[in-house]
Amino acid sequence: MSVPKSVLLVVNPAAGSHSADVTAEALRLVREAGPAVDLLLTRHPGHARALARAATGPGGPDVLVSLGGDGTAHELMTGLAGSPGHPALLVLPGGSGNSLYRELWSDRPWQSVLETALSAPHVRQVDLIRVAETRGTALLGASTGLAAQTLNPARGNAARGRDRYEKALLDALRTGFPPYPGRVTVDGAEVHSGDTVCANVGGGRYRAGRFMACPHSVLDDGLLDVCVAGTALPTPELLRLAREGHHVVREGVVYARGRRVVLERTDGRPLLFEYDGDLVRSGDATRYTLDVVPRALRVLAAGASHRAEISQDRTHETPRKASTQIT
Ligand SMILES: Nc1ncnc2c1ncn2[C@@H]1O[C@H](COP(=O)(O)OP(=O)(O)OP(=O)(O)O)[C@@H](O)[C@H]1O
Repeated sequence: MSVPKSVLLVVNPAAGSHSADVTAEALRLVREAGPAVDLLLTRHPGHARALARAATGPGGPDVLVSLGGDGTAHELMTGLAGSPGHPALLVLPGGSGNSLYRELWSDRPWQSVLETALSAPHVRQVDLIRVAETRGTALLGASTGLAAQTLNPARGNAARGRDRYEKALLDALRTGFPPYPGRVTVDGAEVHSGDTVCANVGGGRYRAGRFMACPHSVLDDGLLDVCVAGTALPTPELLRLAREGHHVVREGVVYARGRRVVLERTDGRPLLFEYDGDLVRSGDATRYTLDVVPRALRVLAAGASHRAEISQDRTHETPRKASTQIT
């Protein structure tokens, strides 16, 4: 991609780490980098999607900058995806978990990311996840069980940033989180059946900013990774190990990869399910079908010279039973 001439900066003022100072700094840095820049603040949930959709039309910007959290990036993605040659999406960390930012840029300071992305832009065409039952699309990932259950409590607690999700997870452990009877199928083969603490599908490696739920996931390999935790591994231990992605080698944790993942609850009760941080409220659904949509979104990401730094963030653990469960 050539150096962008125009940028639309979309800021979510309701996102977890929003500040007027950061917005002003981002605006200044874009101007200093050279492109013409417009700034728009989202006014309500869903607004970012409409802004992104409008940006795909004639006269739209070369780059759409998301200054919000994963929810803002998700909304922008839904407005861009499906429009060939759409403006490239640059994700900056203005939210709480900021998992997508970490996935793409590790923990590099956002100011240097902005400068790099605008002066030497590198476009990566990343996969998306299509959820058949909701007809929705995810970028970061999807999950059932523990992580899905703690989303709403996380929004309500007083903690900020990544602590918000961690506090909700620890609260859930304290009050007793009930596993559910589940089944997970990958490309038609059952990889897990029985008591389930959570099933995570990526997408990205990180969830809640801090946990490497699917540590081997690659954003643009045309495949979905799935990691399922049963009850053999105590849940506090699961959370501790998941910070570095070390849970995947432990007894009771299954890791697999494929183009279609089906997540089910087998006792007839509704399956708690979220994607990109939004809980699905579809009544009594017990099953969700996730298909990869290969290379469907253009994002600005680290080029070759910065990739090494980011890949150091990747775990070196080999998942348990990798030979049979990773295709
Ligand atoms: N003006 C607004 N008022 C209220 N909510 C808004 C507004 N603009 C956007 N939103 C909503 O804010 C929600 C939270 O945004 P976002 O997910 O980006 O931040 P976060 O939850 O703090 O971060 P993360 O998802 O990284 O943990 C989104 O679901 C979005 O729809």
